[in-house]
Amino acid sequence: MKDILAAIQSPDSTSEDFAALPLPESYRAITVHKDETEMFAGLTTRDKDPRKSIHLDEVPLPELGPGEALVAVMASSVNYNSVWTSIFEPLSTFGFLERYGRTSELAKRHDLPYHIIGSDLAGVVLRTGPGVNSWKPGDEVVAHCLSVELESSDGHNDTMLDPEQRIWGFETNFGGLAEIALVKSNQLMPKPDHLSWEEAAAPGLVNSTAYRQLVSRNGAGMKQGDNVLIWGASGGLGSYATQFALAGGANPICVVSSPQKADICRAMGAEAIIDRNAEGYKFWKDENTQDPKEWKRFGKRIRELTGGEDIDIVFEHPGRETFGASVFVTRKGGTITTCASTSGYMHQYDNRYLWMSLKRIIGSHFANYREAWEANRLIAKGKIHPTLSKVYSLEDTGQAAYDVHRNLHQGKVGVLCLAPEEGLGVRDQELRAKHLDSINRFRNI
Ligand SMILES: C/C=C/C(=O)SCCNC(=O)CCNC(=O)[C@H](O)C(C)(C)COP(=O)(O)OP(=O)(O)OC[C@H]1O[C@@H](n2cnc3c(N)ncnc32)[C@H](O)[C@@H]1OP(=O)(O)O
Ligand SMILES: NC(=O)C1=CN([C@@H]2O[C@H](COP(=O)(O)OP(=O)(O)OC[C@H]3O[C@@H](n4cnc5c(N)ncnc54)[C@H](OP(=O)(O)O)[C@@H]3O)[C@@H](O)[C@H]2O)C=CC1
Repeated sequence: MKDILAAIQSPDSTSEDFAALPLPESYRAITVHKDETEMFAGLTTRDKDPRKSIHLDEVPLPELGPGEALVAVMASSVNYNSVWTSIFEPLSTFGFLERYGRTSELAKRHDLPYHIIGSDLAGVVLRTGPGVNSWKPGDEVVAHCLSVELESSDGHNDTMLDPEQRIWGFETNFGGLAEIALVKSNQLMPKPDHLSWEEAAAPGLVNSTAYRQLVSRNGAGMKQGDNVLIWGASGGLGSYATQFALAGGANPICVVSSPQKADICRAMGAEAIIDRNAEGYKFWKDENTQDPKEWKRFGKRIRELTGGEDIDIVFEHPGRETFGASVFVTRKGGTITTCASTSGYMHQYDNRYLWMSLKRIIGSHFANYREAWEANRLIAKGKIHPTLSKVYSLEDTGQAAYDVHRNLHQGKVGVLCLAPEEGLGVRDQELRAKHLDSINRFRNI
């Protein structure tokens, strides 16, 4: 591993040098263990502690198959799906690995008693399998997390619709929170030159998801002037949705839960901000009953901020706690686009407000190959910026996941894998200098 790192850090290394490097038999990886899936039985979601279930293990290097690449991971980031995996909710992800393992001889590799998690990476290609021509050892890359087989026509227009669609590092093994990762070569994209490894590893999953959910015609198809209500506007998804709204000439109405988060949104350029904590919205009277008066109070506040207008698009992900309010505050003919249910997946809303006002609910999940590429291109061009706040070592990934689970973080939380320190890997200082303030906006707050 030392030789791999030395090659990555040497400006003189050639592709041939990387191809000639011997691969290690094993590497360090963040895992959860199959024999621990019941360890949190009986605890509330909040009390399930990722620090207890997340391990740093030495694991064997997987065999490289056709169309695949082994990547030396310099940095990765924590996504909420790794939180779900680590608390074994809503399901243990070992069921996904077993199911995948049944699909082919090669896929059997994924069905192991440990799950190497993580759905983002920035690093360097070490080896490519048969049939890979566009990437070679030594290429500096990021990887998106869409794993598809594309053997069915269902996914040929929109790769997210493939029946064998999986999220790498969540529904597959050999994820990015490790020193080496195994990906399909179609997941690879050029690493943005002006970013460090940990900055480049931060946007991938959430930026692509926000792009499809908000911008793409497969999602809400946002246009100039739209009023976009963004829940968790300084969080993982929200910090990119806010940037897309601003860059696309829309009007973000940012919901956050502290003055500090409100300041971050203001610094991004948003003007309409609601601190849900300070304003004390209680959309539920008790566990089974919502309070439409609170939906109205929320809608009134939005009208104050927009000069009397209602919401064209709601960027939804908190789920059960907010969904009734989201449907209510959307204008006639407007769209609620949802990709998650952090606070509970059994939603309740008053359907009269949906059908009588011709609103639409759109389900959105990650991004297809093309959307992921387009989202990465915007990062590479400096149009959208990483929202990296804090960076942890691989050893401290459990704490990083705990922070995200407990909503103690801002934007994205990074993890150094092979990178010995922060700030390495920048190849275009000129572009970086142009955007330095934006790149650092979320750092150390
Ligand atoms: C990029 C990052 C993303 C995120 O962070 S997302 C957040 C994290 N992700 C999650 O929380 C989602 C985790 N996944 C799940 O909870 C589950 O994964 C799903 C609920 C999405 C699906 O559940 P499942 O059990 O995997 O699949 P089924 O489709 O509910 O059940 C399979 C059985 O149900 C049958 N079935 C499916 N559709 C129908 C139908 N329309 N009519 C009749 N049967 C149906 C199938 O055939 C099969 O059957 P047979 O068990 O016998 O093989
Ligand atoms: N389907 C897909 O492709 C994807 C789904 N996801 C899912 O989306 C969800 C959010 O992910 P991500 O943005 O990375 O997570 P983060 O935790 O980084 O951000 C979410 C933000 O939502 C806000 N929030 C959380 N709970 C509530 C609540 N009950 N009511 C209102 N606001 C709330 C918080 O902001 P504040 O406290 O400031 O209001 C929080 O910071 C997760 O469940 C994740 O699994 C994520 C990416 C892709």
